[in-house]
Amino acid sequence: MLDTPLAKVPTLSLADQTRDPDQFAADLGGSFRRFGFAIVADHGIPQDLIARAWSETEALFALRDDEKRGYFIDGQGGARGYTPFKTEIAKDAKHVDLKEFWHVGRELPPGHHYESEMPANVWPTRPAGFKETFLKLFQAFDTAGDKLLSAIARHLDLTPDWFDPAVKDGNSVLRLLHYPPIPADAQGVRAGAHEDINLITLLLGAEEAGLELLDRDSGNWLAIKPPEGAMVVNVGDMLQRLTNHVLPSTTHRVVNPPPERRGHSRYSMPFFLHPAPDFLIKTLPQTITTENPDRYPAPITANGYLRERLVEIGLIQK
Ligand SMILES: O=C(O)CCC(=O)C(=O)O
Ligand SMILES: [Fe+2]
Repeated sequence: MLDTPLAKVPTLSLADQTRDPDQFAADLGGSFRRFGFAIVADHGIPQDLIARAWSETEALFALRDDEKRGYFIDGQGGARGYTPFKTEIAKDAKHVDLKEFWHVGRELPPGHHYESEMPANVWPTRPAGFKETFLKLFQAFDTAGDKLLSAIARHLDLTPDWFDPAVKDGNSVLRLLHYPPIPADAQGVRAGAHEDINLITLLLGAEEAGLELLDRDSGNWLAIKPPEGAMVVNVGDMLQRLTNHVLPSTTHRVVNPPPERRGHSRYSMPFFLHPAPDFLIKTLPQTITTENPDRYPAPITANGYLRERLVEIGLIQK
């Protein structure tokens, strides 16, 4: 039997959206339906801002362990600030993930009605400029996310601004990830197989190998190799649920490097785009057919759903 070549996630250009929004929506939707993933170049986040963010991320994780642990907030499920190495575990996994991370959330004005679900940010005293850089980057991800959501809305025959009220003051989280060098006797992997909880994820940094998706057609793990500076975008469980699995949330993982790269850290920055906490995830009627009946007759709020999932991955207790 002939070996079929491995499928490849296509690279799209977000700059094409301005020229032909319907074509861009069709391409993004096609890639999502096939893989649950897309690679997006020309995403509009300034390269100098990204370069600053990488160098401050490295400086942050290079701080002494006790200093970093000073930014760990007990009982908050890692929602903001620092989460130490070997804390998070993928659902049903045997070993904890070989990673540490930092979470930046949305800044809300004092007294905002989402304050109880969206805790205030924590800022490290070093490296200098960290707060300014990451507030800017959060905003830039928000803008790129809005453009991608308008393409998704078009693809689903919704008005292009359909997601605007759903994500206004949304509970998105920017995660700075550090996967330290891997000792030869390491147990477990950098990030165990999982699906993301949110609507969509926008990820920078996957040029350093390791990210793989589980291809639903072939059952193979496919390595994702974006061109320099491009973004990896994937569908999360909330969008999968909203679209009755028309847009699938695809299992992915970060595997350990080959021996010659074991001594190197890997850094990445996923932006988990969430709706507002009280957004009701209710199956879109146009995704319900006789062949694909409503899988979720009972709607759930975004916040209710998030809390269920954080318990499963060991970040909060019931
Ligand atoms: O680091 C990566 O490339 C992916 C990270 C990821 O999948 C996650 O944090 O949910
Ligand atoms: Fe993920």
